[in-house]
Amino acid sequence: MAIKKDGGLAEVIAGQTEISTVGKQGIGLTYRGYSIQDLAAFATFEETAYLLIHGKLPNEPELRQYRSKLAGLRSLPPRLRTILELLPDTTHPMDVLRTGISALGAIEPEEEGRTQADIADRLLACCGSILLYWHHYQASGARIEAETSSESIAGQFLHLLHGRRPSELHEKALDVSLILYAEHEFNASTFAARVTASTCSDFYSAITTGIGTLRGPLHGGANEAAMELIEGYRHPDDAETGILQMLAMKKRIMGFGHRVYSVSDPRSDIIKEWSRTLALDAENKRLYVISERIEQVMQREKKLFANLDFYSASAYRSMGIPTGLFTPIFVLARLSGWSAHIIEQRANNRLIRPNAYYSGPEPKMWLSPDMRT
Ligand SMILES: CC(=O)SCCNC(=O)CCNC(=O)[C@H](O)C(C)(C)COP(=O)(O)OP(=O)(O)OC[C@H]1O[C@@H](n2cnc3c(N)ncnc32)[C@H](O)[C@@H]1OP(=O)(O)O
Ligand SMILES: O=C([O-])CC(=O)C(=O)O
Repeated sequence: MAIKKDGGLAEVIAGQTEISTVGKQGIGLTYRGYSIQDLAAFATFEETAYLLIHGKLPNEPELRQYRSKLAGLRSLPPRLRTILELLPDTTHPMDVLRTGISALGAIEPEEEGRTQADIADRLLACCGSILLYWHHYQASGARIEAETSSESIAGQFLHLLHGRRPSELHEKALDVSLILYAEHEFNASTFAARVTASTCSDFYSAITTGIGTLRGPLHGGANEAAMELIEGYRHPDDAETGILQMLAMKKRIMGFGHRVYSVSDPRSDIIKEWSRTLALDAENKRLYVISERIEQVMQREKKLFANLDFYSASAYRSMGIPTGLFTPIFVLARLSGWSAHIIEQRANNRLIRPNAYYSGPEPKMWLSPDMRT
């Protein structure tokens, strides 16, 4: 049996999940039955993470308790701070997270008495601390404290980054972005995390697998690549010319297209609206206008639509977030989805090990070195 050259497991059903549905009819996204539109409009990221990890929306006391549990898990152990300080200042923030979370797995291993949800919550609560501790240390030598008065994970992230409480608008925008990035069925990083979990490896190993897989520009790294592209243009007309040239050279435009969605990414309209709102308030309004022009050109020339990564870029920049932290924010959000999938995989585990179609040589006769050409 031959497989299509472009394989990539496209359209292959590789397992079963109750966590989310991506584009069941070519459109749409739900987390445990709730539409992404409702979640983005009415939920907080903490409610969404609880929904994904615990399987149901929290009631009022559960939510209050959950938020306070997360707020109590932000600080970093001294050994982890030392490890972060030793990383070169040239380290990519995704490598900081991969290393930091791996180190946390050695310092606070998965062991008796800690549930899987406890580890997921700890990671959600301290992921921003790991990243921003390193960020400030490498920038100025400052050893920041992870405690702030901001209650939400989104607020805490912006507070640690900028050293002050964020505006309500920015906190809400980042919160919505975390909801949009939280979960997406069998995307590459989640599938990779499930493969690791299926070998009965530990929770942290499955998460670091996810981080490594998310980093590439065909997946999570696209939000950073999209920003670099957009920022390279001074005017929408330059952007149009530049994109047409790239397409003529058969280059990929990061932030467009999707493996599963064929018409549109339902998350893109939501983040686009936030990006537009944030731009009204931002110093640099040019990025949103240029993004819109690129979107129009891609639709007209290639019938390709913006995915979640594209307008996330301009939205993040309007909140003063440096490009290198874009994909790590995706990690922060996706920790909730990865955790839900690791828990689901473990609950009904069988080693994930597909077959390959062999396309190598027929059996050959062994030759000693002096007989080889
Ligand atoms: C949150 C997320 O992770 S969303 C995904 C983020 N990634 C990106 O934005 C990277 C840019 N996009 C892409 O590379 C692709 O659309 C992917 C990787 C997301 C999906 O890829 P696949 O389903 O494997 O599609 P595939 O790579 O086969 O592309 C099909 C055709 O569309 C073209 N195409 C797909 N995406 C793009 C793009 N962004 N720019 C230009 N052309 C594209 C391909 O060149 C190919 O054309 P061809 O048939 O003439 O060779
Ligand atoms: O589903 C995918 O292939 C990629 C994606 O959009 C995500 O992980 O959010």
